[in-house]
Amino acid sequence: MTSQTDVQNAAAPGAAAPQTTHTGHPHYGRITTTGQGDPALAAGLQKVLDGRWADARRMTREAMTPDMLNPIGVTMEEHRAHVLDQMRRLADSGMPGLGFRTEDGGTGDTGGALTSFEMLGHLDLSLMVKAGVQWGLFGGAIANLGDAETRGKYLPGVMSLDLMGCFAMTELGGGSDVQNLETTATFDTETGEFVVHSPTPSSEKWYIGNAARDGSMAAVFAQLITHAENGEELRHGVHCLLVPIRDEAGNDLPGVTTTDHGHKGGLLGVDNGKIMFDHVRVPREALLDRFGAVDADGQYSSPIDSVGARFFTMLGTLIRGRVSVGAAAGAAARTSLALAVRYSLIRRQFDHPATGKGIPLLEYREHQRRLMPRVARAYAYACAQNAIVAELHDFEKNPEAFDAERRREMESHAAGIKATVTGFANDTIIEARLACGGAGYMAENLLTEMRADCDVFSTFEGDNVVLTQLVAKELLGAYAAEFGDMDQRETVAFALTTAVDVVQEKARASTLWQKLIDTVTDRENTDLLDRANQLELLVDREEHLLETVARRLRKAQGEDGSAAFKVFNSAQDHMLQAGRAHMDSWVFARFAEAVDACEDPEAKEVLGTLCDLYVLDIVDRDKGWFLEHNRLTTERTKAATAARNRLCTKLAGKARTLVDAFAIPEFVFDVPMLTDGGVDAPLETTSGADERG
Ligand SMILES: Cc1cc2nc3c(=O)[nH]c(=O)nc-3n(C[C@H](O)[C@H](O)[C@H](O)COP(=O)(O)OP(=O)(O)OC[C@H]3O[C@@H](n4cnc5c(N)ncnc54)[C@H](O)[C@@H]3O)c2cc1C
Repeated sequence: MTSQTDVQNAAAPGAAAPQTTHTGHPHYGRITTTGQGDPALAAGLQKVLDGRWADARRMTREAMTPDMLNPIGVTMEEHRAHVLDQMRRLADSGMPGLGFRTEDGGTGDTGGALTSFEMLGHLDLSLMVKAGVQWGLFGGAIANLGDAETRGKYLPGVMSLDLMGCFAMTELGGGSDVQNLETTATFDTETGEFVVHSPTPSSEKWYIGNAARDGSMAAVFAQLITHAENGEELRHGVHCLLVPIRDEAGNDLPGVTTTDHGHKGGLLGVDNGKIMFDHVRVPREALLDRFGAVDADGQYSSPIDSVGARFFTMLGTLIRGRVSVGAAAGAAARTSLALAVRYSLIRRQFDHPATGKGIPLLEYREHQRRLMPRVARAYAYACAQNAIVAELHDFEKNPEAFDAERRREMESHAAGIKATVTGFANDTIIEARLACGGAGYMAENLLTEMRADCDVFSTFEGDNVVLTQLVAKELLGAYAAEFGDMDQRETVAFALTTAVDVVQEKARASTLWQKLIDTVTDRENTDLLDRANQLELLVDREEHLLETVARRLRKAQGEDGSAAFKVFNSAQDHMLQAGRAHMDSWVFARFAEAVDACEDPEAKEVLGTLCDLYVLDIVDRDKGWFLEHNRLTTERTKAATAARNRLCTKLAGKARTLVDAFAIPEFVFDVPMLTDGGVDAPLETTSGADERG
């Protein structure tokens, strides 16, 4: 059995006897240093992270108060009441109006609204989600799918919270496959009403935010049905209708049955529930008819002929929720990293053999490897998130400037960044909690609640696997379109050139990767720190994956449904890999653009190092691919690991500054594990000196 002393000796051979003179908080042991940041450098870095909506961030930051933090240890009902109170505060502050068009009573600042929602992710994810359901999803459905009259009638109440509502899309029988949901909305020509109905137990709406308690109306997604003159049933696909569900006293309306989901794995401040409809009648005007209308005679019309195209166009207008979820998860991940980094600078374990003083956690190589690559990715994702927010903002301001291709790309990147960042956030929050040891497990230090709340971000607003597949499908669609336009002669010529190009590109990429790693390892030779080269390397991996998966899928062409599915299904892992590789390079490109635009030389240099670490981290995580595809030799992958380690140590010297630049309100760090200790020399001078010297 290994004793505590063995472990100490193993960690620090020849160590002096453990010092017992450190005093600290009885719960957290010997806390002796805080690690101070460099405010000027942090300000330079913050400017890059704050991005185009820096003003919205500043205003939200100033309005954020400690009582908006996730209340720890309260009952579910207390948390729900607390979140509703905070929502009222937000409504009074005018924040929701940012996201609605001026003609609907808002200020039309999509970017500002998304940025403000993102900031809530630093405080309480329940508040962010409830705000997102009310203003982003329920309000967003009315704003994007409703006509002027409907918008005028309902949106003021949505903004002020006089009308609280649900976004009722998911059913027990199907969450990801929304196109085949079962709820029906059948037009009754006799009365001029729609009959909304849940025909089977599996058609019950499940998991719906605001459904358990506060919602009095729901934007219900249902199969729209009309009848031809001869009585034939005509199905027009999924549409959205506004259906009142509760009276003023909070009771279910006739034909509506709501059920409270009660305790969930997290997000206890949000009242999720189920809704069942039993032939509930709503007037014809309840249909949000931007993409499909029914006239008084029961005639259906739509500007889009194909049911599938109509459905995806409609969903495309609702991507704001998806962008918000990714953004808030990114904010939560940054908070968790800031907590873990601060703790790692004050928490000491085992004594240094030379000084006899306790060693701060972040001095340990492994701790640096756990936290610093995630800090680098947090920077990259924040920049990429800013880019997608800007794209959506510009689109909503001027949709005509977006052709079909650019629009499809925006939708695909919104899906991809949601999957990427929520996956990252879940992984990072867990690592941050582990990096804080037992203290991380105490709810008072915020990480456990954050972990529980963030969990479902990988599932809702589109499951991450399904969304990544969507990214890959979009890439393959673009690839097929390029191929599809060619005649046979051109196809053969293209294939031959491609084959030559592939060989040349592969050789070039391999050389570039080798050089890149040499460069990062040997800092004398800096020419390969060129971002364009780094991007080329990431794109090479993406293109290789895409070309090879396309080749596999070509076999499915001309096959019937089940044979085609078999081919497609056997290549699914390959497709997902292509989707992830694309997001890696897309994120890198957005990060590199943000770094290029940075005017502060010192900040720019640090951001450059973060960029390098982002790239080397990809190599380290996907080593197998680089080896299997002859992009790197084993010697070089080992060198890449060594280079990554070196960058981790270099950046650990600035860790506090790097997380200070996240500009999270200071009250968030007023937690016992960070406040109940003494103060000693900051670590910043230790690891940092190593690199500067
Ligand atoms: C707390 C919470 C709040 C929610 N709020 C709302 C709300 O307000 N309104 C609303 O409409 N919905 C809401 N949802 C529903 C949410 O959007 C769905 O849960 C989500 O879309 C996933 O659907 P599902 O649960 O049916 O999972 P499924 O689609 O059944 O997925 C289950 C698993 O199968 C995998 N899978 C699915 N399809 C594929 C495939 N083609 N290939 C490979 N793997 C696949 C997924 O990766 C996942 O791991 C909420 C859910 C939760 C948990």
